[in-house]
Amino acid sequence: MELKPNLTPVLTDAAPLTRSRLGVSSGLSPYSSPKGATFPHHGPFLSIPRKKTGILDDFRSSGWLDAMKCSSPTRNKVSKDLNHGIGSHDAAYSTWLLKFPSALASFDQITNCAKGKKIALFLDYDGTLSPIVDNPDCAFMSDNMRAAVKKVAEYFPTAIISGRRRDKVYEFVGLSDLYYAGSHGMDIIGPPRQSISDDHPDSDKKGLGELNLFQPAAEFLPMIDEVRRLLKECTKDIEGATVENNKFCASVHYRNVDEENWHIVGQRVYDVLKGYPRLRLTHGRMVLEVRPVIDWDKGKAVTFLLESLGLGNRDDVLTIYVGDDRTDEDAFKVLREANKGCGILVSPSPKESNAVYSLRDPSEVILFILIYFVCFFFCRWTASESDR
Ligand SMILES: O=P(O)(O)OC[C@H]1O[C@H](O[C@H]2O[C@H](CO)[C@@H](O)[C@H](O)[C@H]2O)[C@H](O)[C@@H](O)[C@@H]1O
Repeated sequence: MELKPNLTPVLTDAAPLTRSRLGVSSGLSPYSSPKGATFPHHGPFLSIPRKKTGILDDFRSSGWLDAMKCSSPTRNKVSKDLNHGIGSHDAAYSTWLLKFPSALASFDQITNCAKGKKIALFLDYDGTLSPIVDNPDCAFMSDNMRAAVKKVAEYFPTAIISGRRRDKVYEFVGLSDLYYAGSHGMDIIGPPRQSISDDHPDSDKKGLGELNLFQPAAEFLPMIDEVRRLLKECTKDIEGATVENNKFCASVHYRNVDEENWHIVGQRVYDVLKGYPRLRLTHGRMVLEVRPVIDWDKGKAVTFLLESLGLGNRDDVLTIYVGDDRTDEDAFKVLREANKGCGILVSPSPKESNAVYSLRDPSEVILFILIYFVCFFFCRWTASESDR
C-alpha cells in the first residue's frame, strides 16, 4: 500500500475543500474542542491531573499507578482467582453475561436488528483478532481468523481499528481489501482504488471516492518521534520495559516488568510528559500510551469511516464493532449513543463496558464472524433474489 503524494493527499482538518470533496459533511473534526487543544475527557481515557501552574503531580498520587494495576489481570491476580476456584469465577461471569449477553447466544436479536440493513464491520486487532501475548511483536492472528476476515471483507465493508502503527497491523493482518485505522484511528487508509470497483458486491464501497489517507495528527509526528526517543532512553535500564513505535503514539509496555517496578516505569513516562503539554497519556492493557491531545479516538475514526463510505446518518445501516480494550470503549459509546449498531466486548472476565454484547476470546470472534456473516450474506442474497 504505497501512497503516492499526488494521488493520496494527507488530509488534515485544515483542508475543508478536500473534506467536502470526500463527502464528509458532519463537521467531524479532531480540533473540535471549543477552546482548542485541551485535555479532552473521553470515556475511559484518564487525563493527567494538572496543577494550575501546569506542573504535573507526582505519578503515584495522580492515581496512575492504580490504573496501571487495573489495566489487565496480573499473574498474581490470575493465580488468586484460580485459588478461589473456577466455580466462583464462572458464577461471576454468568452474572455478568446477563448484562452483556454472549453475541453467539443472541442470534435472534442480532439477526433481527440486521434485517433489511447494510452491515459494516469494525474489528480491533490485539486481543480481538489475535490473542494477548507477552511479546507485542509476536501477536499473530491465526490462518483461520485471517480466512474468516477475508471472506467477510469480500461482501461487507470491513475495517481494522488498532492502537498499533498502521503498517504494522497491516503486516499482521495481511489482507488488502480492508480499511485500516492505525494509531487509535489517527492514521486511516482505504484499500487501493482499483479494488473499489463497480462490480464489487457492496456498491457502498465506491463511496470512498478519492479518500485514501487521513492523518489528523500529522503535525505531531516530529514531537512524538522525539518523545519516543526520550522514553526509550529513560526506560532502558528497567528490565522488561519496551517502547513501541506506533507512529502517532508512543507506547510503553510494562507487561514484562516486575510489578514492583511499575511505578518507576510510570514515573519516568510521567516525567517526560511534563515537557510536552500538547501530549497526553492513556493506558491500555499493560501499556502506557503517549498521544497528541487532539480530539480524536477510535469512536471518531468509526464515524469518519462510516461517513466516508456513505453509510453515516442513515437508518438502514447496522455497524458492528468488536474490541477488547478500553480504547475500544470510545467506539462502543459512539454506536450506543447514536443507536447505530452494537459494540461487542471481547473479555474472558467481567468488565464494565459501553458494549451491548460480549465474546470470550478470539476463538469466539471467529465463530461469530463465520456464523453471522454467512447468515447476513444469505439474508441479503435471498432479498435480492426475491427482488428480481
Ligand atoms: O487497539 P489494539 O489493536 O487492541 O492495540 C492495542 C495495543 O495492542 C498491543 O499491545 C497489547 O497486546 C500485546 C500483544 O498481545 C501485549 O503484549 C500488550 O501487553 C498489550 O497492551 C500493541 O503492542 C500496542 O501497541 C497497542 O496499542
